[in-house]
Amino acid sequence: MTKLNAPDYSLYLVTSRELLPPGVDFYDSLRASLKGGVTLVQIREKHADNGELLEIAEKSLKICDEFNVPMLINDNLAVALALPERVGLHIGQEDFPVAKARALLGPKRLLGISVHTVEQAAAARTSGANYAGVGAVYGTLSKANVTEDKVLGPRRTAHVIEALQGFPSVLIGGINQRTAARALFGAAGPEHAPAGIAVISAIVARQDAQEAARELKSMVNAFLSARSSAQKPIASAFGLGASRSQLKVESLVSRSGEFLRALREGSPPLIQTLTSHVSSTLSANVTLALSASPIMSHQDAEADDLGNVTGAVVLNIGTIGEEARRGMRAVGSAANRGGKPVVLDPVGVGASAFRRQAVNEIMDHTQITLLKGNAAELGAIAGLTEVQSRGVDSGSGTLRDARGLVLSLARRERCLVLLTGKTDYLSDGEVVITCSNGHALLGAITGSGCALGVAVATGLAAACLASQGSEVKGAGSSIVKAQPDDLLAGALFGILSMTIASELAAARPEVRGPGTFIAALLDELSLMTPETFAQRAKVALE
Ligand SMILES: Nc1ncnc2c1ncn2[C@@H]1O[C@H](COP(=O)(O)OP(=O)(O)OP(=O)(O)O)[C@@H](O)[C@H]1O
Ligand SMILES: Cc1ncsc1CCO
Repeated sequence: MTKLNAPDYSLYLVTSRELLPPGVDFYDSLRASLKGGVTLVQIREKHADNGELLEIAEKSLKICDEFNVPMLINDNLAVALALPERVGLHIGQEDFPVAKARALLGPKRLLGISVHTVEQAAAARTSGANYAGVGAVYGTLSKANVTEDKVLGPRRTAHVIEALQGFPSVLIGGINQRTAARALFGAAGPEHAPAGIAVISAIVARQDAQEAARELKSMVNAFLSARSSAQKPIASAFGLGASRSQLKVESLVSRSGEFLRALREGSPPLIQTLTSHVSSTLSANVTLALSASPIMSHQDAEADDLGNVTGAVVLNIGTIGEEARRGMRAVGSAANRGGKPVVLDPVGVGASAFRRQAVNEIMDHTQITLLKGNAAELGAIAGLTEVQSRGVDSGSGTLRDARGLVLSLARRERCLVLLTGKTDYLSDGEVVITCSNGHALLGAITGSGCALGVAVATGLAAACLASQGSEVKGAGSSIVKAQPDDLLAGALFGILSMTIASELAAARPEVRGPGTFIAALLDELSLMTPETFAQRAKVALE
């Protein structure tokens, strides 16, 4: 029997008759959703008067009882009090004072409060409520009053969750099968995580409420088990423990060589790249030279189909327009749902407000696996003022604390971070790896950074393929299913491929400048071997 005031919050259904598909009965839909795995039900019927609400609640309670699932009433204390003590109440900030509600409800009933800010979170902890509904994580159709400024996005939601300090919370607002993974992983901090998701239309508006609930339940369960199987969570991107002290540069380099061998010998993973028209051809050719298969599509209409077969995704904002923006939304969500790595290349993000907005939007809807940029780009995302961005190709910025930047960004965004330049810095929020391979001619051609992003995505795809079938340890806050050290090795694969190939290409007698260099670079990439990695890598663990 579920404890009345400590229920299972993982999949919380909020009802709304208006959203039912034509011909679908309210109670049939409720029963189906409970069969699909709903663990908590809130009756929220804004257009019902007290009498009607009571009738709906009484009938619903019988169904919830069959599944031993607790039920709450939205906002209506009188109706809640008219029902048995096992029925709870959920109230908003503007509804009834929560302490008063608790006094009237008595100590036993489940009581929830909506929380939108860090200040409200702090107050909720001692208010007498049992849990907080935190949001709106995304914009929502079911609450017309949720304006853009009330949408928190997963990153601001994470601050609220942190302020709740372990007080139970469920995410609410625009959570559906597309957004649930990013919302959960994005809102989870190193210490505290949401206990579940609350959904309305993602279940109620579906003909197949049972299947809709089942899909969502499996996503929440995957998240919760990833959190609990992680070793003691610490303030790092992947929540790893002391095992990292054993990390060796040689083994990372040799592991990236194994990925190259696997790519050469196995079937090529599909790398879906949404990129600028400037760098598209070079990036596609780099993908081919590394024995992967490129597809340069940014159509949202095919995101789901491609998502089933892609090995990794690159989102590059180089010449982003409205179509690509829509495409990135769909492709990013599909990748998150499928556990596929996503590389974000925020080209020229410091150069305009438009680019900043595009990057924020992407990072709000998609959990990025690796964020790659030059000093100006990553400096802009981190909010540094010491590096200025004038265009899309400015790799020249120097940073006082490159190491600190990649570490803190990786922790903040819960992803790998790769800072490119003469020396490349790679971090997962816990360790920092530097690579000083490369040739200045890479800075003399356009799109070398973009192509590097694609090479890194290829390595991450290989890392995921290598982890298939084995138990993934310690990936407590990562959507992607690969060993965390393998993700570092996968990123390193991309860096070593491009930089070592550039050195070998520049040394070729026929190379006389940027034009001949591009051709030689592709040749050297296609000839690259694991042995060359081992011989030439200039990699250090900082
Ligand atoms: N002067 C240099 N010496 C050695 N390697 C370099 C140099 N400049 C760039 N690189 C290498 O080139 C690759 C691309 O990095 P860079 O910082 O130039 O990207 P970017 O500015 O995003 O490029 P683009 O905008 O043209 O795509 C990195 O792997 C980096 O190591
Ligand atoms: C030159 C250029 N303009 C937009 S994207 C791009 C390629 C460098 O990233």
